[in-house]
Amino acid sequence: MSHAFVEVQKAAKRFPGASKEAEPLTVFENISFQLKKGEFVCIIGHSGCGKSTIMNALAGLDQFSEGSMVMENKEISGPGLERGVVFQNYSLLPWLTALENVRFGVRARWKGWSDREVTDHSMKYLEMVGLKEVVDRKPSQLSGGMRQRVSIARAFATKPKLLLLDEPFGALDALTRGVIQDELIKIWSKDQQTVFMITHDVDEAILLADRIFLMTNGPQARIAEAVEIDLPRPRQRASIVKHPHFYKIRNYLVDFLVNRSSELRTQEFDGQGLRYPTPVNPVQLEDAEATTDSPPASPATEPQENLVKFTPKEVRHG
Ligand SMILES: Nc1ncnc2c1ncn2[C@@H]1O[C@H](COP(=O)(O)OP(=O)(O)OP(=O)(O)O)[C@@H](O)[C@H]1O
Repeated sequence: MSHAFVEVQKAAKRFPGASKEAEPLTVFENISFQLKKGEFVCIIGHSGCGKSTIMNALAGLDQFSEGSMVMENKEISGPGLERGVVFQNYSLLPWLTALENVRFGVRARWKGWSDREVTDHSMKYLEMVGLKEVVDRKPSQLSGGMRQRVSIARAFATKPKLLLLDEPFGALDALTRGVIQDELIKIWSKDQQTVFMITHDVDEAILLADRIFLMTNGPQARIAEAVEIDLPRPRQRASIVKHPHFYKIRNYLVDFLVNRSSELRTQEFDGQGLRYPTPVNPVQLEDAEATTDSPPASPATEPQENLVKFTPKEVRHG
């Protein structure tokens, strides 16, 4: 029995080859990780490594070819109201207004609520994302940023225990993105739901996450490291870059994406045992490298909280 809120063990995804003779494609294999309750985890990796596949499996919309996946010790075997998903492309019902879109989710979640209760609750979340004035508009009458805010309001309003965000801000301009990131932080700080989010934006991940999972390039991708973001909360977009740890973390992440995500891909691992991502604290790592020789680390084979937060010394920083 796992103490983690979400536990994925030895997950693999394989697709048959394009022709009869072709080898099957192993997108990723032997992926294991845990999410703690209330944690905000981002996952970063190059296109095609399998991030959306992992997210869709957690949402119950897809299945791993191998491996297990449990939330609060119950197997995830299909979609459920305890898990909410926000995709990049909004996925709102076009014939309903913003308010009706949120009401739709809230009504499904709390079937015994009166109309008044459903509306009041939905309005509260629409107000939180700054859409009080436009709740009667249909999606086609809203900007892309507004539509995405409705999606976020809808997802949070149903208070899922696990919120899955697949590049929710990917299609937005930088300004709108910033505003919605702030709103997301505001709602998350209040409700403390567990969030698992895909992003390609390193700065966004540092702003939002407690930990960042780093995936190696596919095929046969894996989550190599879990980087701890120990910047104090609440975090502000404007001031976070001035924190002395910010660039140490950022450089570490960029170096992974530019160099190590492909270098590590070819690294062989012994056996098929349970292997969690290696916990890393880039700030401690850099400080330790500056003062002493740090011991070589091996990939994690037990839950993260039991491990020293270091990676091999030969890791280079950008
Ligand atoms: N039905 C399928 N048949 C064969 N290969 C597939 C199929 N569906 C997905 N793939 C492959 O699985 C891999 C993982 O796809 P996935 O969308 O999970 O990656 P991703 O990391 O989320 O990428 P991106 O960052 O571009 O969204 C890709 O290489 C993709 O081509």
